[in-house]
Amino acid sequence: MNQTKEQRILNFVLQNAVRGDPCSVLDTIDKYCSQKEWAMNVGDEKGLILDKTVEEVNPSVALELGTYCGYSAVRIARLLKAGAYLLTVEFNPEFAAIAKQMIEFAGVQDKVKLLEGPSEEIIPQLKKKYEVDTLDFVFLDHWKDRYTPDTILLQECNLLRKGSVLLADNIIFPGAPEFLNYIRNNPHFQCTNYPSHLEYMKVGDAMEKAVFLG
Ligand SMILES: O=C(NC/C=C/[C@H]1O[C@@H](n2cnc3c(NCCO)ncnc32)[C@H](O)[C@@H]1O)c1cc(-c2ccc(F)cc2)cc(O)c1O
Ligand SMILES: [Mg+2]
Repeated sequence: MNQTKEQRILNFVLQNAVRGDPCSVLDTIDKYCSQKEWAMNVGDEKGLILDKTVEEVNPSVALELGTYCGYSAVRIARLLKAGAYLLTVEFNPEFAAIAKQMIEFAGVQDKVKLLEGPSEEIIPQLKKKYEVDTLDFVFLDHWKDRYTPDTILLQECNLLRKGSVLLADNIIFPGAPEFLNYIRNNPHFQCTNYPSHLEYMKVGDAMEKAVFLG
């Protein structure tokens, strides 16, 4: 049975990256996806915007929606302080299995909890089942038409506190127009746009940061 692209990416990492070295895992994925097969990782350029936001927020509890191969989970987890952790949600079992191996190879498994299932089911369980009080940081990178419903759900579940930071990928390409309209016209959020480029391409893209005002 021939391999999937995601399996090829993982194998390339297992064979070429340094076990326990998150930066080498990220560089190896970026090398593969820019030279051999494009894939929808946040990538190195937008990854720097993600890094700066995570460093600025310095979250104790972070949430990611849409793990895919685990690139941004590794990217975020490598920056977390002692005792801090990332919850990452992925509903495709094949991608979850790839991401689990990627996260373990990078050596950040103690900082990452990979939750398998759809975000709309997982989010309402975060407080009781996963003992979350509130989220300091949320990275949105799953289906673009789910950014708004899940942002509303996070608020309904009282998972955001004054100062919680949301960062959304792909504001321009593929685009999340409905989310942009929602979040920029919502008085409870203070928004900032970060122009960049689509991962591994010269096409324009952007990230949007939204700080919850309470
Ligand atoms: O579509 C993009 N991302 C989607 C990510 C999906 C991942 O997240 C998982 N997922 C989705 N919804 C949910 C969910 N909940 C919602 C459903 O219940 N709950 C849990 N997991 C979920 C999927 O299983 C995948 O693992 C994208 C495209 C381009 C792109 C650019 C240019 C092109 F030409 C083509 C593509 C660039 C990007 O950076 C992109 O992020
Ligand atoms: Mg993306």
